[in-house]
Amino acid sequence: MVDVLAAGGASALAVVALQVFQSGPLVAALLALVAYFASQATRTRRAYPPGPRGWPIIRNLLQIPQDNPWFAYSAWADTYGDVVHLEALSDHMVILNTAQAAKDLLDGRSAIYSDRPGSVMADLSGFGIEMPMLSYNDEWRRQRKIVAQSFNSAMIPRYYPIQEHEARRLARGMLERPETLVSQTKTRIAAIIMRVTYGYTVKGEDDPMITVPFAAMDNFSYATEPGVWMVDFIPQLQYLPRWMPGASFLATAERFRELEHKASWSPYLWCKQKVQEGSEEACLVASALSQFEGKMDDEDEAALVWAASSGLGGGLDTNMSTIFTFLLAMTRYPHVQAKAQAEIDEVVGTERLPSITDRPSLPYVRSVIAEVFRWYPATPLGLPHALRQDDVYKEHLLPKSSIVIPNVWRMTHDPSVYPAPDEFRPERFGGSDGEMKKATDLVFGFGRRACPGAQFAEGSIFAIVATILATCTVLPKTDGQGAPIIPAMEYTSGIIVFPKHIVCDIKPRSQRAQELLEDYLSRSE
Ligand code: HEM
Repeated sequence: MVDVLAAGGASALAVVALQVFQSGPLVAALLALVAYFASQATRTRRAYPPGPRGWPIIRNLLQIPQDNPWFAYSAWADTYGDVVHLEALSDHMVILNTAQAAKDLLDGRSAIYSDRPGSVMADLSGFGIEMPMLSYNDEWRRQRKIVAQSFNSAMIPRYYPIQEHEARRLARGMLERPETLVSQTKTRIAAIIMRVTYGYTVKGEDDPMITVPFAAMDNFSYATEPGVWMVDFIPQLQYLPRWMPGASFLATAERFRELEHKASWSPYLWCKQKVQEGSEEACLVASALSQFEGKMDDEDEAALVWAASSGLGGGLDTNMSTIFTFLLAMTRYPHVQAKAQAEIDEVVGTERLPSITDRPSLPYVRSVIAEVFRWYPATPLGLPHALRQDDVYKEHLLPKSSIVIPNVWRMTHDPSVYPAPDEFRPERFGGSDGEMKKATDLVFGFGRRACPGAQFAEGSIFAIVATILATCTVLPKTDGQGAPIIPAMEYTSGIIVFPKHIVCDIKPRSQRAQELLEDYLSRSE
């Protein structure tokens, strides 16, 4: 009997209730009640997926690691399997440790797995309206459509000249001032995104059109940091009067909101002005404005502003992280660098610079990039999804509102899929684009929330990687005795991660490569 109830017995009882309805409403009502309670029993009886044993009431709260949690989650994968369940107080968390589980649920059942967990502090600070944070609702659809239109396959080649131009400026800048490569990379990647989004040409590292969004992004990281804001645990605190001791977070949130507003509206209004003057460059905002043909209400305009600003939010740190991981790999694996450079010399020659259209003829460079994505994904736990309703997977109950975390780190370091996963070995893909795509797809996320800027990002990464390989040699720094200092494989923690030690020398590959860069830049600047 217990088995019958657990395996759909509740609905069997409901059918019986219907059948006897004619024989008397009272009997039918009683049976319906039994069916209801049986369905509740089914829900509680069906087990959650396995996971570490917690404490009463707080459950796993103290076991959820703060730093680099993907390592602990991956260790739990060995013990508990591909889907791990955790509970903190009354919140449920589900970790997906295999590509198959992520595909089955986040891709296959995306209609119910596409929400995002809320954050009260992020909402108060004005970040809740940004696309990556939005629930799976009409506002999200509206913003997503705007971004998707500008970054679909047909549009991508239009951005190649911008991506190549900035990649070449970056390579020259790194050769001239290798000690500032971090800030230069940030500026040049931001320059690509600002030009494609707003048609705006960044003036330099101090240009407020990028420094203000950078400051707003720092605020975003702080506002969304788990465990920092009491209001995220007790939402009622948001209604405290501002003068009350302990309510200073409200003033902080207001400061964040004002800066976020400025960061998002200033470049938009700049572009709108250009469109009104008829002097705009083709870009995301200009093309969206032309589609509205002057019939845009306030909601449409706000959606366009937030959709546009999500490009910098989504694209800056993720691209930077990927480029820094590439530089780290090149300092640690000089033979890989030499092999990729040899391929470029053979295919592109030494009389011109590589372009993104060379990508199909450079399979080893493509493998290097796929291996960078796999070796240290910029977002080792992707972005969390949230589950809209109770679901059952492999006989286990995944409860409504669970935070669902794809453990991308584990997926790209599963030794049964990627032997010796910590080694940087582009040869592991055997030159197969299908194998490379399997790894790359994982780092750009899942289902309806998968990164809308993926193809565009791949273009920027290819332009930068191929240009650096063609024109520079990335070397470890040396100590007083001339011995190489190999940077440790240490990364920051957080949603988007960076190598802790971005320490390398950048030397020109040849006199000719440097001349090519100078020739190109003197013609285009
Ligand atoms: C190497 C570069 C990049 C990586 C690794 C990356 C990765 C990701 C990941 C993992 C997600 C979450 C997917 C999910 O929820 O399952 C995401 C979302 C997003 N990305 Fe990217 N991204 C990159 C570049 C970009 C660029 C260049 C843009 C825009 C120009 C962009 C815009 C976005 C936006 C707007 C979202 C939120 C989508 C949504 O919530 O519906 N990303 N990205």
